[in-house]
Amino acid sequence: MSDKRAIRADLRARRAAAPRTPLPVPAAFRERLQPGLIVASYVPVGSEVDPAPFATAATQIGCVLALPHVVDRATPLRFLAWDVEAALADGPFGLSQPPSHARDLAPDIILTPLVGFDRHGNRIGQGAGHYDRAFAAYPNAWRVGLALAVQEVDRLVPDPWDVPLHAIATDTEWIVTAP
Ligand SMILES: Nc1nc2c(c(=O)[nH]1)N(C=O)[C@@H](CNc1ccc(C(=O)N[C@@H](CCC(=O)O)C(=O)O)cc1)CN2
Ligand SMILES: Nc1ncnc2c1ncn2[C@@H]1O[C@H](COP(=O)(O)OP(=O)(O)OP(=O)(O)O)[C@@H](O)[C@H]1O
Repeated sequence: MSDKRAIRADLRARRAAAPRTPLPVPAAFRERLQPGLIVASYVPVGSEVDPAPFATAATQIGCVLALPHVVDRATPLRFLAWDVEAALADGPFGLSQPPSHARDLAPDIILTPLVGFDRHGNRIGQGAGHYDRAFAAYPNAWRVGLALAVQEVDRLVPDPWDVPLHAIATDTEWIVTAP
């Protein structure tokens, strides 16, 4: 656990020091999109990769966008409808999120900001378990991590609750770890 914390600190520093490179949207991502699918995106904070090109590709096809909503570390996140006309509200951890009365949606695709990842689809996030629990709650969703290539590590040893990613998009590569 303290190991994971040290890796997390190192990876956050690596991400913050890296030049900002927009991520290309891979053809394999576009091919997965269908009208009506619910795609959970996120509003980036700090040096997180911007998922906007992926969210735009999704809305262009007619997908419905959702955003995560959290209240604290302990409470599971919800995915709420992102009404682009409505203002987002300030949340904990410096997050911008839909107001708590927005509609709950069950995502078909979950875009996840990564702190770190390996080629097996193991990932490190913020450490509160929000995405771990969301992946367990929506096991059929397609789990796509977004990161810069510099956030890759050789091997992350998964904890029992970790659910691996299906694919990872970086500034240089589209890494498929599961069908
Ligand atoms: N943009 C974004 N939205 C997200 C997440 C995320 O990682 N990024 N989440 C992912 O689970 C959920 C929110 N959960 C979070 C849990 C903990 C911290 C947190 O501890 N943040 C640190 C700052 C980390 C840093 O320096 O990068 C803090 O506030 O001290 C942030 C978000 C849902 N929404
Ligand atoms: N399905 C679950 N139900 C309840 N608690 C969980 C579940 N999955 C993970 N957790 C808890 O959440 C915490 C996750 O810590 P971990 O270091 O794995 O976070 P992480 O890899 O950064 O992932 P995340 O991005 O989801 O925060 C652990 O304390 C774990 O016990």
